[in-house]
Amino acid sequence: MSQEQQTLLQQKITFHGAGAMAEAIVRGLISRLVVRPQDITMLNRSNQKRQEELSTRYAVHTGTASQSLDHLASTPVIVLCMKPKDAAAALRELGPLLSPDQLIVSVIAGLSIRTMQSLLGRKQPIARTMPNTSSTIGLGATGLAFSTEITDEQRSTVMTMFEAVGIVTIVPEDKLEVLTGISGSGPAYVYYLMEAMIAAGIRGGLSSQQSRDLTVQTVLGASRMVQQTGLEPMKLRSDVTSPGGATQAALKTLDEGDFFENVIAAVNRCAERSREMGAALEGDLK
Ligand SMILES: NC(=O)C1=CN([C@@H]2O[C@H](COP(=O)(O)OP(=O)(O)OC[C@H]3O[C@@H](n4cnc5c(N)ncnc54)[C@H](OP(=O)(O)O)[C@@H]3O)[C@@H](O)[C@H]2O)C=CC1
Ligand SMILES: O=C(O)[C@@H]1CCC=N1
Repeated sequence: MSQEQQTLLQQKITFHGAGAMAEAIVRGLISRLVVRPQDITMLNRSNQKRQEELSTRYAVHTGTASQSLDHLASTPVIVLCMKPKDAAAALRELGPLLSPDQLIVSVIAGLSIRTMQSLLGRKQPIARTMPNTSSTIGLGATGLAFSTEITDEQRSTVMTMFEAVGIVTIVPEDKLEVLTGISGSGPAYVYYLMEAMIAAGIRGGLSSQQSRDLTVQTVLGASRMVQQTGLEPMKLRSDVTSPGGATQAALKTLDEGDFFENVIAAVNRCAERSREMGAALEGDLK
């Protein structure tokens, strides 16, 4: 979508947590002109250097969460962006401050809507999301589930926020863990593959720049081929693989390490780990 077609969300949005994921979303929202920098506040726990960095880089408001309780009590949208281990304390603190119409958007892996509402101590409208860091450049992939309390307007705010930074898909909440295994954590698997390809090129005698450029273009080209041709990855793979040729020999080596099943096992383990983190947070209720 072009920048001109983006909807400007004339709404104040507060990021509760100001790390990698919060920055990815903020950068995407600002560069795509969806939210004005002056309408964004980014709060963290204590890191002042980070606050200065973010306000210089994006011209957003920044602050320390514990010193911004009045702000948190009045902002219409709060995006929870802290690590799972920090979420229970933050939600407990937030609960008594909120009014019923404030929207909570969570990006926290594993943390269920039910646990969030229990920790808040109230049936707040909640959007549970699983974005990824490619939101930074507008190529994110976000999964969403909504609590029943959410209004049409709040739903549309969340959709506008995440559609501005990539594609969005709504799923039943219990599918967000497997979605984390594919698109939430997925960029890390692709980067790991790229690290290995670059290392192989360097070990084979290419310069590191050549190896990097070739790897980047190869991953970009392969992804675009799937997107633009509409063909299945299996068909495109077969087009590269001459019988008895070099690619087939390479793929055989990958299969000796059970590449296909290992990737599936990694996705499943990611989903399982997300559920474990969710269960630990549920355990915090006791
Ligand atoms: N990184 C990713 O690719 C993705 C991450 N996520 C989810 O995003 C969340 C954040 O991850 P990420 O951005 O990588 O984490 P980071 O460690 O980069 O950032 C965490 C932020 O939370 C802040 N924080 C901690 N406790 C509090 C608190 N009580 N009140 C306010 N702020 C607090 C930290 O502040 P300070 O530095 O001052 O301690 C820091 O700014 C996680 O829950 C993760 O599951 C979801 C999808 C993808
Ligand atoms: O590693 C994590 O737990 C988070 C979830 C998705 C990406 N990062």
